Amino acid sequence: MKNINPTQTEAWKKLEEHYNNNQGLNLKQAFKDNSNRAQEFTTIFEDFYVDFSKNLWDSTTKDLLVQLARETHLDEAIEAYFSGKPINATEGRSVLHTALRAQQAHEGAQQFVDAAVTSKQKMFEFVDKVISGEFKTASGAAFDTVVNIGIGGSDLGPVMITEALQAYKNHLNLHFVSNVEGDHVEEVLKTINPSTTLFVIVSKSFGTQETLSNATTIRNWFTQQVNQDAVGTHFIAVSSNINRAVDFGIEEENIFPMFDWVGGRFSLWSTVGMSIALSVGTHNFQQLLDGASQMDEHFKTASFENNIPVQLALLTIWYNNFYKAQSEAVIPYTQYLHRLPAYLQQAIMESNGKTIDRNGSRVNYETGNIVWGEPGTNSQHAFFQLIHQGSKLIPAHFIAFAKAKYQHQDHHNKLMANFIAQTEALMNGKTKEEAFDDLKTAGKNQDEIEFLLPYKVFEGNKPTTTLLIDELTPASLGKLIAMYEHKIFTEGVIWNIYSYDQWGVELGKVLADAVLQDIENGSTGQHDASTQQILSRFYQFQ
Ligand SMILES: O=P(O)(O)OC[C@H]1O[C@](O)(CO)[C@@H](O)[C@@H]1O
Repeated sequence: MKNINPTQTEAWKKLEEHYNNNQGLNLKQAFKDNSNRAQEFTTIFEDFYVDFSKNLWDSTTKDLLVQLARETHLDEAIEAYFSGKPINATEGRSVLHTALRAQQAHEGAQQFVDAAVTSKQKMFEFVDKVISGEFKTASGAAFDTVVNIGIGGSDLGPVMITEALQAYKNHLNLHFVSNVEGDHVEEVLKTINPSTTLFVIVSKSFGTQETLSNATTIRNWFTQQVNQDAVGTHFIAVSSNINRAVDFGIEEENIFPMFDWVGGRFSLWSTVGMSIALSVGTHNFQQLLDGASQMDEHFKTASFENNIPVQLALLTIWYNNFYKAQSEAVIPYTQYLHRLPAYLQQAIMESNGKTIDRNGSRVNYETGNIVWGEPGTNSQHAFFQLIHQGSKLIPAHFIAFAKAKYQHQDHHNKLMANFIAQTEALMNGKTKEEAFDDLKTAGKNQDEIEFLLPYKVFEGNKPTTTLLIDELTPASLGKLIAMYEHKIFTEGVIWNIYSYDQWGVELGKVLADAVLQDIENGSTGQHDASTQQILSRFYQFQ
């Protein structure tokens, strides 16, 4: 991949100029000036309808942003990404989650696709047997419960997808244990019958403190409740560290390998998706992969101007680097996607929260945006006040599905009305005159109107992107997640950073180990005064 400081490109300079001259872009006016705006800024790809027109850009902005993508050689980077070049340079690895779902191998990626197919087949055979009851518990019964033990990418993807596909779930009860918190473990153990539970330990490294502590506690509990001999049948592992998994007591045939060319936060398509496949079946898991693969093809082949992930990334850069927006909201108008923001927080912030560029120098521009959100309409009754009337610019993605899963059309109409009305309200706002008329109609007197008027005005001009998808299915969900993965990739290329390592999480892990030693010795150690004081306070309650 080329090593280009984006701020040194022609496009960047022109974008700065363009921003300074066009800061005042008014969306309402832009729609008046261009009767074709909605159509011009909407991209339709299969069941995805993405309306970018309520964003603070015009055709010049878009052209310049596309020029930026070209000057930073996004096209070559895409080729390097799909063909398996070691673009995760600081770890010396390829980045090939796309090979896990490829219907046809990209040139250069055949061996990766072959390995992915073999590992998927092993997983599918196992999953089919568990679901059908052919793979039996130690006492010869069918499994009825699955507990996924993992954290970060070994948890968030499976949780998010299985929540999203609740309507597709089979008879298996599913639980997740992630936090290194005995209370979290206990709350799950309270509800399950160990004799009919399959424990899936998911850890790429098989060295993560949280996962190993939880797995050890659960194995000890299981041994007491059932017996030691049953561990081999009831515990399986997903890991790239086979030796450690074997040392833990997992039968080698029950270890499902992961590849070092798949990053944890992009691994739900691999054997890390074991709990997903167990929960919704192999057919639906395959649909998820196929949907993602279709988005991969779109990303690889569509022109940048009509490319959904590329446009999303360019807008993020536009807001982040020129408007200086700090964050982006993702608001899914479906409860099924309630874990999407949490999932995206890891995917986006662990990937692009970097300050060192591909040249080893500190960047002199902003990278890595903050992402947050909650399902609508709940979020409307929580943080929308800040989006509507706060002083911060929060570009937002509004995601909805045109068709509901169940026949509650009255509910769905209301949900969709809110989904549509909010983006309109955020754009249009409410003028002083309109607010004045409302107060008058409400019967307020002159003094009351004078006092209340400023509070009732909505500035509007708040940018949103509308993603309207036909229906929430495994395939459309696969497309949606792949879309965000490619958005992350595109941003990383343009920001000239390495998106696929995560050195920033290491320091906290090391310090936690040091503090743990102090806690185990009951000492306040060699820490700063604040830390020592906190430790003392903690000891008071032990
Ligand atoms: O699967 P593992 O190796 O247990 O790692 C879990 C998570 O820890 C991290 O390495 C750091 O938080 C993530 O990238 C990863 O998803």
